[in-house]
Amino acid sequence: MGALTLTNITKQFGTVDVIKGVDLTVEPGEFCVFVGPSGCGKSTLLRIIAGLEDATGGEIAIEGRRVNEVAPAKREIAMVFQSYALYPHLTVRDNMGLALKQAGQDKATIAGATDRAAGMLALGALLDRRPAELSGGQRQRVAIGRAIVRTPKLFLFDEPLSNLDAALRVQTRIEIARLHRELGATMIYVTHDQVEAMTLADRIVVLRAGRVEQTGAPMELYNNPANTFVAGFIGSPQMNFLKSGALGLASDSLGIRPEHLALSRDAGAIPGTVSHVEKLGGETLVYVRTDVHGLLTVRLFGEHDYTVDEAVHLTPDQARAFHFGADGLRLR
Ligand SMILES: Nc1ncnc2c1ncn2[C@@H]1O[C@H](COP(=O)(O)OP(=O)(O)OP(=O)(O)O)[C@@H](O)[C@H]1O
Repeated sequence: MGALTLTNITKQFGTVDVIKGVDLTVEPGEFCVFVGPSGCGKSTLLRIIAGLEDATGGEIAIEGRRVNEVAPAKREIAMVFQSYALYPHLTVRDNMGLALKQAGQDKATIAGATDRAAGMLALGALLDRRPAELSGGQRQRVAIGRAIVRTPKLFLFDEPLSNLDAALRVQTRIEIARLHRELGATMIYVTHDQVEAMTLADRIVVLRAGRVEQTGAPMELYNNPANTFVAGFIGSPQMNFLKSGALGLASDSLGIRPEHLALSRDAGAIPGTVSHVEKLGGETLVYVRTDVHGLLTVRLFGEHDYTVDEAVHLTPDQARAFHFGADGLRLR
């Protein structure tokens, strides 16, 4: 029995089909990440699971029990939002304990659960502050703490790190991964951030226009994308797509990741001109304009001195390439 089972979920806003028949089972203890382009329905699906939005059709079951008609507060789900959603007039301690207080728990139980969550999130010294006296990262830790205190059956995260700066995002991401290990809880997480999806997920669900394109472990999707959409979506920078015909190959397009495209000043299969260079420290991205294949991205390790407008040659590593048919599906 899955922790969460979605069966043929559909959602219409007015006459617009936003979710077009989603089937998904999330296993107990699994960290499941929803990714997909803006507007594909990630947040809507999460809100349907939480009960903040009704599904137009289909069934939502938590631990085998249908919950379509169950109110959000009764679904034993905790949701963490991008905006933290803390009560400004309550202290950290009271924000974290509020759900238990509303559920009629006694003071000692509330204090025990709050202290335990505060300990896990290093919030012990901040318990008497109000949200306005906290940094963004601290506020998000309180929001996560409030979720933990409730010991829900399911944790839902809707882009929880997008308001944080780069360093805090990394730190909080690592904290969420650690919490998942320590709690062994089932978590569903929406993000548009590649790194979050790849590093946090046991399983990634790739959505496109209200449908599931592919699900799998992060490296499974990276190494075995089913189609050009998933191949282009998973991996950063994006996979290059070359015209197979121009390379004498039978498929429609050849997918090649930026690290599998060799760059040379002297010779190679595809001539081009350097259009832009990004030095990122440990690696260098070189963007090369070609007549036949358009703009291609090359990832080089270390620092390189290619310059804009320089003539270069590219050679794809055929052994690492993916072949796709005219319908976008992977050819095996
Ligand atoms: N309350 C609503 N009324 C009408 N349309 C809506 C409503 N909420 C969402 N939509 C539409 O449903 C589609 C899916 O929205 P949703 O927020 O789920 O996408 P998303 O994948 O989470 O996008 P993003 O990554 O930009 O947050 C979008 O086209 C959006 O405009």
